[in-house]
Amino acid sequence: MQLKEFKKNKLTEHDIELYRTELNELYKKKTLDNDQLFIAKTQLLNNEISKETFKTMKAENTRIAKEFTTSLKTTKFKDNLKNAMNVVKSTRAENQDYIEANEELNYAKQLYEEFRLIVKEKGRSAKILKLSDYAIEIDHLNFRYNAEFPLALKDVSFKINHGEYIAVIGHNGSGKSTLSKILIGVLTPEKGIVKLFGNVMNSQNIDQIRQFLGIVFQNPDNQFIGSTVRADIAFGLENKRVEPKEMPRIIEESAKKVRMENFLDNEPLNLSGGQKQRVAIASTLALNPDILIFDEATSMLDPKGKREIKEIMVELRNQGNKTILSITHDMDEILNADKVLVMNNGELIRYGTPKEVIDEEGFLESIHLGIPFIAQVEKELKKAGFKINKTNDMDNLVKQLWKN
Ligand SMILES: Nc1ncnc2c1ncn2[C@@H]1O[C@H](COP(=O)(O)OP(=O)(O)OP(=O)(O)O)[C@@H](O)[C@H]1O
Repeated sequence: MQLKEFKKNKLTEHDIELYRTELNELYKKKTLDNDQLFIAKTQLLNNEISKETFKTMKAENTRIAKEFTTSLKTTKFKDNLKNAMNVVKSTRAENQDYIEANEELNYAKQLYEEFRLIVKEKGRSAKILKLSDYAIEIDHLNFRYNAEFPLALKDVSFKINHGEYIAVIGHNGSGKSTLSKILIGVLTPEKGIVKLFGNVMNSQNIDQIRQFLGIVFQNPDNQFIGSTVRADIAFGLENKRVEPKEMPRIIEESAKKVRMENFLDNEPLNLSGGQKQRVAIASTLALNPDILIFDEATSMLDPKGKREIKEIMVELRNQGNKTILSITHDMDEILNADKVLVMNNGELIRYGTPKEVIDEEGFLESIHLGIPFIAQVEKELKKAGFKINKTNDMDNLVKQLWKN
């Protein structure tokens, strides 16, 4: 085969992505159908369904299983690799196509390796590929709850690099929760695009794309399912059909990240608010999402609980492999963030560093938000005649006061 012809017909990452989705879908269909057949078996024994119905269901189950096996056995990636090998063989070393042919061969090898991995996992942990370093991209987003209602989000656009910690602030009703609901695919925009790691969110890929996301809600009491902390963290893993033998390690590791490893056998309901919220974070971390959304996760906690959760968020941010989006009313929290996204009346009105947002004279007050406590202290000290250089760090402020 010639290089030109190969290039025209070769498989790409796109084919791998489609295959991954296809196998994942077939796997889900097969598992669901197995569950239904299992129930039907009991119904048959209790004479609740006829033999005929059961037979039809069994035939359908066999068909689905076959479809899955056929997909597993596809030879297209191997054939693609063979073709690439033939191209290299038919290209002479002195020919300038030789380098290109070898590049194609390497690419085809990579695709084949990826294919083997997908087959090994049987699509179970099929994960959509990361096509961009931006964890989140929102482009000209409009949303309204009802045709007669005004826009709850108006032409919102922003980009978040993977690994950044973003605080989302804004007065009540400014559109923060609406934005987070769109991000997790609960609401569909009227106009505009949402991309996670370069993948445009749509109704076909929503299940897969959600694997990038983990969310921690406001009320820790509404987030428990298990009777112990361990069972609670395990629940999400079971749902995701993680290998049972992998679970104890994952549970230990995620509990450690939130300093709850000594509470694994405790009953969640007897924990403090902050501890409960830490368990909720551990359950989310266990699923290893790339993006963590904290939806007013500290608002129902006492000061100690708030502090605990904010510390964990900073630690997660410093570990560097998670994007954190925190919707918050806690103006002190914004000092921990890399950037602050300010919403007002459904519009994104500022997107900058905490310093930029806080230092803009009168800005936060103009949208009925307070300035962080430390910034307020600085302001009052200046008014009282102290010479203070702007800092957002309490230790630094105290040092400066000693010098005054
Ligand atoms: N289910 C709904 N149906 C109709 N309108 C809604 C609904 N939820 C929110 N809204 C409206 O959409 C706008 C944005 O609300 P949203 O809840 O996103 O604000 P928010 O910034 O999260 O507020 P808060 O800080 O109070 O949680 C508001 O005008 C609100 O009244």
